[in-house]
Amino acid sequence: MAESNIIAMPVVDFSAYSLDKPRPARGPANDVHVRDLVDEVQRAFRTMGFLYLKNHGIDKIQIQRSFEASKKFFDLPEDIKMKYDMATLSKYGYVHGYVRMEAERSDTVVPHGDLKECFNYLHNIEPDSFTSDTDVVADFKATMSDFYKSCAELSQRLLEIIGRGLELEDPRIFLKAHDGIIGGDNRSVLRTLYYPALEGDHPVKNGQTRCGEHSDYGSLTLLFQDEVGGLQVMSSSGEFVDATPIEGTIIVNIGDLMQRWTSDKLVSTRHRVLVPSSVDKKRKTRQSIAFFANPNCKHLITPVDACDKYPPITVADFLKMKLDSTY
Ligand SMILES: O=C(O)CCC(=O)C(=O)O
Ligand SMILES: [Fe+2]
Repeated sequence: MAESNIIAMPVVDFSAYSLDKPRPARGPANDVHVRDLVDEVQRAFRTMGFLYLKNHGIDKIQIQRSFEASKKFFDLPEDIKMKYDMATLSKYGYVHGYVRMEAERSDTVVPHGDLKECFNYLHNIEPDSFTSDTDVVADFKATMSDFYKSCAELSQRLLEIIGRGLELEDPRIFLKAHDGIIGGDNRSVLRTLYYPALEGDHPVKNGQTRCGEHSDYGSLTLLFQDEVGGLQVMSSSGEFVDATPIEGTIIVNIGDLMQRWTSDKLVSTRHRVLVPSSVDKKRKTRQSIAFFANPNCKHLITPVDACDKYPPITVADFLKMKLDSTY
């Protein structure tokens, strides 16, 4: 039932701390609007781990441009895209680059790869392994770079709001741990995804999905999706509910690292994208763009409430442990 799905996943209004207004150096004001926002975000992340965010302040045109530049990249011939193959570039130790169809298994239990292509854009890498030998690629790179910065800014604001809600001695602890998100030793990822039409060239194998069931690894994820839909999120009762696209909103969710950091107060919830059952929908391509915010690589994650539930681990080691099981 669509109605109960919408109730399960709250729509939170971010006007009180939107990107339209400058971010004060000392953090958001302590007025009633911010307090309401802090409470709503906290409630959503302690229960479902997912929410829709409206009035976030990321420019609609910029989002559109990012979807269009991505589509042009994915429409390039496979041999050009494979010049940016993540498997090759990863010899430099980065998860940066193009991931071809079926190369990734989001659900490690399923024997087949996901029916998707994606490109992981890392902003802070040296040397720049992203040469741009076509106009399409050059435009794609510039667009991803701009979009990364907007997503980083929104993530930093959300991290402040989350810190307030946990009533920590230092509510800016999350923000500080991400201070290298632009230009520092930080491997946050902007990932653009393309789900091709499923017919002809792409027959569907038994149990295969567009994106297998998984939870995200990092601190938090921003997800922009087109109007096609297909994302499903596990509810507290263990059933998957549709995260139906709502115009103008971004989906925000907690990742495994943040769950561990908050000693399970905030929850990282499993989600997936199935192959549509109707022939009409199978013929449709789908696009989404995810921004995975991660703390700085060398930051040591210990539970913020100082309990001993989880031993300390560096961000780099934690992410490596998660990534090794996917590729
Ligand atoms: O495409 C989507 O809607 C979800 C993608 C996703 O969950 C991921 O890349 O982690
Ligand atoms: Fe995900």
